[in-house]
Amino acid sequence: MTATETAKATTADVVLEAENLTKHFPVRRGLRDLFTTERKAVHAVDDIQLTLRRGRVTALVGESGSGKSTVARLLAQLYSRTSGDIRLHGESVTVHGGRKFRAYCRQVQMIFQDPFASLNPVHTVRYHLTRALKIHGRAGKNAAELEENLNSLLLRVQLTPPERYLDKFPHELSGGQRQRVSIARALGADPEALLADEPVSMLDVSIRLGVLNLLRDLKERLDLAILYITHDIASARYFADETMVMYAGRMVEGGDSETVTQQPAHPYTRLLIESAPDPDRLDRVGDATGVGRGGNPTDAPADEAGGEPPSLITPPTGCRFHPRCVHAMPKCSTELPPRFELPVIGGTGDEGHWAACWLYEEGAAK
Ligand SMILES: Nc1ncnc2c1ncn2[C@@H]1O[C@H](COP(=O)(O)OP(=O)(O)OP(=O)(O)O)[C@@H](O)[C@H]1O
Repeated sequence: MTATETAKATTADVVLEAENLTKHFPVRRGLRDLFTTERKAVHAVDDIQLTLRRGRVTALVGESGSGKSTVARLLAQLYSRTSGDIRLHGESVTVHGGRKFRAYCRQVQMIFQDPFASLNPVHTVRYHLTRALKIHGRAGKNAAELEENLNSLLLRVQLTPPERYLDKFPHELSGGQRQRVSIARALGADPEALLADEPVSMLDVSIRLGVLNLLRDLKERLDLAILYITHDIASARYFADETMVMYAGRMVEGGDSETVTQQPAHPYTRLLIESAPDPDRLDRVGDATGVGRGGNPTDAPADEAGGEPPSLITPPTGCRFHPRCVHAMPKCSTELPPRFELPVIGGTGDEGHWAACWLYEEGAAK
């Protein structure tokens, strides 16, 4: 395949794109604000660029409050955006309501963190799935076809035999089974993209892998584009093809998961990884020479940045991580770093590796 053909194939695979996606939540004015005209807002998400491709899982990783769920809710059209663009198959989605909007809501489905909260406790599995099929016009022409469609949804999420689960209420199911029902309900719409917001974080550790494996199986069999939101970067390496890292509302690093998790470039990604032990990496992280990627001093493995995430009402200028960063330079507090492309050393994927960090500006720290 020529380079042009590869580029065309990749463009054809793009399902959902976000460009400069921004969400600021206005803060309610208090008594002290009566004498000022300044409008305060939580800068939850700023300038997010994201591409979801058919048959690929993209992980969005970051600590609590970094804006991951807001990105998912913006993509699911649950929040209106402050600015930026969302495109499905290259077409901008701008208005709420109407045929185009309904088609978007069918094609982009969300799976929430807590399957107990997202399923109605007074209704059975049959009710939840029938409703999803009916809303999306996929219930079939008669009762027999509906039954067949219900069974095939449950089979798809490996709840077998289906008749054992159809008339159960949510409280009669385990956490893993409930999450499978939520996934089946999302599949009832026959979507092209799934937005999975921490889909396993509320499940017992022993069943998390099963649900992630199910999502991976669906990605492969149904060619779904999946956004996997997590604070657990180790699971992103296992499950996602591509990993994007968010800090305080901005994306700071991205690339194929193997590269981002094994050769993290941004000091924040390094901090995240050092707080999540991974046996495969221990030999390198503990390396006393302090020389890693590219052999420069910025590669010291221990980024012992302390501190707390910043206030998103008055986020730090420049790089939002600079107050916590052990490598911060004067420029980091004044100028927002752009994405710097990085060489992929032994990476497995075709995603470029980049970091929004001044350490990777040509000539810096070398
Ligand atoms: N409806 C809202 N109104 C005001 N602020 C909000 C709202 N929703 C989220 N925020 C703020 O936006 C920021 C990002 O929140 P978000 O839930 O997207 O982060 P997150 O990375 O998903 O965190 P978590 O993993 O804890 O869910 C936080 O500071 C949060 O307080």
